[in-house]
Amino acid sequence: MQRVRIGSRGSLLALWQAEHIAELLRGRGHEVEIEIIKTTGDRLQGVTFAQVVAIGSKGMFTKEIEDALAAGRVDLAVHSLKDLPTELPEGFVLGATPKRVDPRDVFVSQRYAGFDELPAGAQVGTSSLRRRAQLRHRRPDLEFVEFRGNVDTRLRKLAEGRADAIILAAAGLDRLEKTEWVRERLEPEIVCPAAGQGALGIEIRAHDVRMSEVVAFLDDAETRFAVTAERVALAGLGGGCQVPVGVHCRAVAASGQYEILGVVADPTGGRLVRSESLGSDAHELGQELAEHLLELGAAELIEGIGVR
Ligand SMILES: NCc1[nH]cc(CCC(=O)O)c1CC(=O)O
Repeated sequence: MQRVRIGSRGSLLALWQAEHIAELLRGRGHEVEIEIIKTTGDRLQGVTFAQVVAIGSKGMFTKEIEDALAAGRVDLAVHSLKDLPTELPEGFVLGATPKRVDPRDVFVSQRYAGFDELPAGAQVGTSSLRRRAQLRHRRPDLEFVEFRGNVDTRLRKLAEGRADAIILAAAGLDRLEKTEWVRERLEPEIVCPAAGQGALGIEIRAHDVRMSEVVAFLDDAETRFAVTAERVALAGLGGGCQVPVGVHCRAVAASGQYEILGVVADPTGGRLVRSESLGSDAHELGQELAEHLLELGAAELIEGIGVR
């Protein structure tokens, strides 16, 4: 039995995730407490994308939590993996990647039954360049409006009629049981998800043998493979969470192999490049995908938006 202090952001989703991991640890006999830590990203919930770019977004949901880890105020941090930079700062490692839930994005609307049902000119709320770029490419006749804030805020804005539909990660809505207006789950071929979407990352201090043993049972090998390949690909493209890059890796049933899909798109709805690879080594697969996308001109698309 160990005493484990978990550091978490204070959003409903972050607390749900921290509580979920806490329960699994308690099930193993550990004594667990959750400490809420406010991050730069939480303070910036109301600001625009341009302001976030100006401030610099890398690690904005993680820095303060890592400070608490380093200082020994908490023993582990539970993150949405897609919010965690592809390279952790010196001194921290991913102690476990628990089994991923639905990695897809979903179409949420009170009025329309699916994305393709939206009439020309309909307003889609999303501030994700990745979602906007891919959907605009499919439907250049729609309007995309900035929609920031955590899951609850965005659902409230939708209810207030500030958009006809919004796109969110399935994982967040499923976890919080807010699926009432989920009309359609968009396959990765329609909107390629963010690297790590739907997965959690359990971050610990690099040399903390005690915690590494405590969290080992949480690791899921298939998830570890897929998210490693996705994060290697994203790093190879020079991206963080604010670039129009989708990467999704999944096991090919009963083959021991994994397939990876990557999409880089211009948020103004212009060019889109897409590539797929098959392999059995996560690092090689991620690197190969990034190289293919770069050969297809991904770098110009990423640079074109002024974020790295
Ligand atoms: N960027 C915010 C964020 N970080 C993790 C999730 C959802 C959970 C997940 O994808 O694992 C969300 C909300 C969203 O994108 O809809």
